[in-house]
Amino acid sequence: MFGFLKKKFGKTEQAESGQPASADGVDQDLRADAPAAVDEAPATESPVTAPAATTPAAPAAPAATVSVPVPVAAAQVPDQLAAEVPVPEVTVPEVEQPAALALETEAPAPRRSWGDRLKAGLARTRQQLGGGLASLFGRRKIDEDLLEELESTLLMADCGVDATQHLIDDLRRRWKRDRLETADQLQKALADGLHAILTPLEQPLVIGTQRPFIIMIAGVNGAGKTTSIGKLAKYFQNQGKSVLLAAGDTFRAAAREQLMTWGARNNVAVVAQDGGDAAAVIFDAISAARARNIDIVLADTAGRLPTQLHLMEEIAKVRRVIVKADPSGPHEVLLVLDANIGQNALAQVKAFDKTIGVTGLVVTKLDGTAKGGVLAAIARQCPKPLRFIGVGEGIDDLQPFKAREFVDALFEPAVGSARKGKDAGEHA
Ligand SMILES: Nc1nc2c(ncn2[C@@H]2O[C@H](COP(=O)(O)OP(=O)(O)OP(=O)(O)O)[C@@H](O)[C@H]2O)c(=O)[nH]1
Repeated sequence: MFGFLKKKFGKTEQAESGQPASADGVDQDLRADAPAAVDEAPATESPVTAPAATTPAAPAAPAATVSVPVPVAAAQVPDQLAAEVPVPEVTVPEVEQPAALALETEAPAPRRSWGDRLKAGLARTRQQLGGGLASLFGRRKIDEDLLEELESTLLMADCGVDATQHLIDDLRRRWKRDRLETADQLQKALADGLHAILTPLEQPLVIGTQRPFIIMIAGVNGAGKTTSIGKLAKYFQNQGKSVLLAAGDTFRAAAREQLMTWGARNNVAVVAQDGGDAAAVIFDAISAARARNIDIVLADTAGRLPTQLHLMEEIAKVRRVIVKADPSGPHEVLLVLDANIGQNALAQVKAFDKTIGVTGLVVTKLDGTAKGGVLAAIARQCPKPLRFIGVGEGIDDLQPFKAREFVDALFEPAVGSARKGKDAGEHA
């Protein structure tokens, strides 16, 4: 009945593209086994730097650099991946806190709860969805025409054809079965239907007993991988875990710097390598984490499009090298998705899953997008545990996904307020 809209929103769009470059690394007093190099991109001879982060609250101390030569053993990687990696010189510079960062830590803004940040972040999707609902409900009794218009509203919020059809069918059933009459009743029924779709995605990431627990992070360019790693470092530290970051985005020099800034901000070590390859850096990081008894390694990778086959092959090799470094790893493969890409997320999940075996999702930038409905499309068409959602650039703006909390934030105040304090958990 909505052929036009279905055609329009059932199609996936084409995403943007990625770009290449380099990286650098850390580790101080530890012995790193030789990093594995991906065959077509042998490791370059370059120093490995280990930033010792200044404590956020500490006043800027004069920068000090300690150089410690570190012997590196032969690479323990598969033949086709192995390459002689030169013995790196490990330097331990103190990272000066960037001015903007220092300012932030000196005068922290008053903190809002996660629930409030989530509500604020989802404002545009809520507007898209709720605005449509309000105008429909404001002028009609419930009938088939209203359901049709509601269908358009859901498609506009990027729920996708499949989830929209499912929601509308469910709503029609409830309407007749429960003899719904008012707008509030219909909206609550819609919220319940959405909650039912999203609940299976609510599978929090549990850090297992493996040490280090290796989390590989992938996604297209600009999805929010590096930023999410920074936020996750803080999140895990708050749980009492020690964290080490691996600057596996060796294509973009700025990405390494960005990760080192996050490392400094969280006071965690970053393993990076100037001009090396991703597999080598991450292999090093795992060795370093093992030597230091670190709980979690967060491994960044360069952004890439599923259509860039050579880069997809490269990330598959990164994964294989992780397995060589630790046959039980990676213990989590997180795909980071920018909510703004809407339906294109489905194609990304499928392509990355095929290449590296995605075990969890992070959906970022739910603030500022009207396409938050994409979570429903993911749930229906390529369900993967949605570990975290991001609703801002702040360090605390990434939290575990909770379906009820999300739905309530979307439908506030009509539905959520009734449940407030009941089953909507507060994180922060
Ligand atoms: N508003 C908002 N911005 C975000 C969020 N997460 C990340 N960003 C911003 O998105 C931009 C890109 O983030 P990055 O972390 O650099 O993305 P990336 O995936 O590492 O990018 P590449 O290294 O190019 O692949 C940055 O400006 C981040 O601050 C979020 O949840 N909300």
